[in-house]
Amino acid sequence: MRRYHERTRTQVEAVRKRAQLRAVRDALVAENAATEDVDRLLEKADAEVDSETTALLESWDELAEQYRGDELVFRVRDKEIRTSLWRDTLSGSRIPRVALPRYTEPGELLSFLRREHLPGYFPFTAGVFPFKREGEDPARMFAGEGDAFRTNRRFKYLSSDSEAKRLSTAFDSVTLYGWDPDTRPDIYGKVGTSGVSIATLDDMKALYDGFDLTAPTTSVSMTINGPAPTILAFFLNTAIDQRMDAFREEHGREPTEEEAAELRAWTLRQVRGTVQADILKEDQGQNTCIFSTEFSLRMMSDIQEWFIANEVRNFYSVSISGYHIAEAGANPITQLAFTLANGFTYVESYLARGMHIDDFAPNLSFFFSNGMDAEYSVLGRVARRIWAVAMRDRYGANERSQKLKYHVQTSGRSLHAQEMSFNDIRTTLQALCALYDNANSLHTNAYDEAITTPTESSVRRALAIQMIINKEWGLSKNENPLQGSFVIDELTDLVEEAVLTEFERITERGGVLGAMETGYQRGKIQDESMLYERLKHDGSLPIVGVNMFRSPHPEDDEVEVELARATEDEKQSQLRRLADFHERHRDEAQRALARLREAAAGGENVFGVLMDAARVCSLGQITHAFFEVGGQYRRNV
Ligand SMILES: CC(C)C(=O)SCCNC(=O)CCNC(=O)[C@H](O)C(C)(C)COP(=O)(O)OP(=O)(O)OC[C@H]1O[C@@H](n2cnc3c(N)ncnc32)[C@H](O)[C@@H]1OP(=O)(O)O
Repeated sequence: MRRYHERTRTQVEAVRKRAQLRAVRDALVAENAATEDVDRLLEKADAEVDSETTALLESWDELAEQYRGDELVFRVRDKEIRTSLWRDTLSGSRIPRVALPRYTEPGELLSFLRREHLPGYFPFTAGVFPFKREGEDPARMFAGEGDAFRTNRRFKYLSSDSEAKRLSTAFDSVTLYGWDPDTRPDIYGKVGTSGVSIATLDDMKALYDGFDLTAPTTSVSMTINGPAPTILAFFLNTAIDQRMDAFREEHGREPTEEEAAELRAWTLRQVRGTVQADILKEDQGQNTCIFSTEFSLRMMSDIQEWFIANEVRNFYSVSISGYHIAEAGANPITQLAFTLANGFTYVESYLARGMHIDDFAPNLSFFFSNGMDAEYSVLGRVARRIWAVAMRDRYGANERSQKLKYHVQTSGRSLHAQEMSFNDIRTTLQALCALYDNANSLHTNAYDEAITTPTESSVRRALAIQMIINKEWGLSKNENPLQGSFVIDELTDLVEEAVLTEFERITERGGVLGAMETGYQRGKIQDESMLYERLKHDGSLPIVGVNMFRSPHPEDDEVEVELARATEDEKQSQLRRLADFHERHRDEAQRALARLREAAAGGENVFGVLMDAARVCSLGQITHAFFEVGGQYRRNV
């Protein structure tokens, strides 16, 4: 990264000197004066400008001309997209969707092109696509509560007004730890609470019932980490079974073996979504680690290898997440540095497994928290620039691999139980940051999340925040509003340098895994959390309605909040459905579990075998089989 910037500095100097010499030469010619000395210097200056710089500057004039026209045609994958370049206001002004820099001096221009460029151009600082997607907003609201049937209804409610079905699934803690629902007192109360209970393929089918999982407009995210491989296997089997059912309905018969194989392969090529599966951040910032870290990393590689073999190219095998690191207390710089370092660790781990960078990098995605601090305004910009330069210059990766795509959730930690209605204001500002920065996906928190799982009405308000910014807010007609701002430039460089310095600290500790063994990441997150809490409590970090501008009538603040919990009926029904599933698959399950243990112990790709086991075994059965061969997680203390 630093070499890249150093190269920018020397090239900017070179083109600037060349331009100055050219001006001197023109002036001498105008005066009929001798130009030999200047010609000699100009020749030297020319030689200092490299071919990449020349190409960049030469292509700019043509590109800028295209952006001054009415429409632009560009390609994403094999799709040609024609888009209008202007948006009109009620007052009749024409707002450019992408505003161009006004630099006339070539050094300034080159500096902009190498550090920023327009959205959609290396190093993708301002976005990985030239324009925002039309017909599909980034909104992806996280939901899950009770059983699969209730959550299915919530998904339908949330996506009813949008053709694009962008679902994001919250699982209950029993599922997050890979267990089955049970009457055990430490499990029973948690079934279907703060997330949906999913124990079997049957549950998964009920969860996404009515959503066509192979439609290009459906995209499903699943927030699960320790048991991610099993949940992913449930999901992919659900998508495959949907196609098989559709075939039966259409043809009135079973598909032949060949037809079934073709349907399965087609489904895997289409299915769109993300599984979180980020075990490194779980160890560092959250807690749902269930297997040994080595076994989890191996399973992640197995999934990615299986994705490549089956051409699963529209589904992200991991969502490399800073959100939980931030929620645990990290400041935005630490969030970004740890997350990117984790990302590079997955890259190294997949390369070590023999996968090619361009075969797996497009399956990686990222997830950040946007809070109130100034640095959040540039988090995506810095992440995209570091990733693009490292991918191109260190790993020799292609353009698609250079593009870092990320989801944002507004910060839960920044919401407060006092004066809850103020929380929407915080969320609005954080969402504005994300949308100004061309985040690829966005969840906006509901104002009551400091107390409970959002209700239908609070989640509707949260979604309205995004819609108001996208549809009503005037400056959203422009898609690169952060570019060209002095303070944003300053912050981008400052945060990037701080992230690089943090990389050095991690490297000194033996890299991400070495640092984890010493508890470095957890320690740093805790220290930063303490600082925040201390400043909040002593009032030096102002929080409106909490430590200043407190309500003169706190009793008015005591609103009745409906606490969302799974009902007794839902819990009992989950237990019955699970017992029925176990009963129906009793013999097959034992054979599948034996085969799974054999694959895991024998070093085979476990995910292929897991795809079969997930049809007849429950989550808890699979988790326990893996405990026997993969080792259970134990925290270093
Ligand atoms: C405990 C709590 C806190 C949690 O942890 S909640 C966690 C919730 N997590 C999530 O919801 C994760 C969400 N993640 C995602 O949505 C993805 O990983 C993501 C990459 C960030 C965004 O994905 P999506 O919005 O579904 O779309 P993409 O996959 O980017 O786009 C699909 C294709 O559409 C096309 N596309 C997308 N955007 C554009 C634009 N702007 N222009 C043209 N074409 C586009 C393009 O062809 C894309 O594929 P590629 O060519 O491979 O880039």
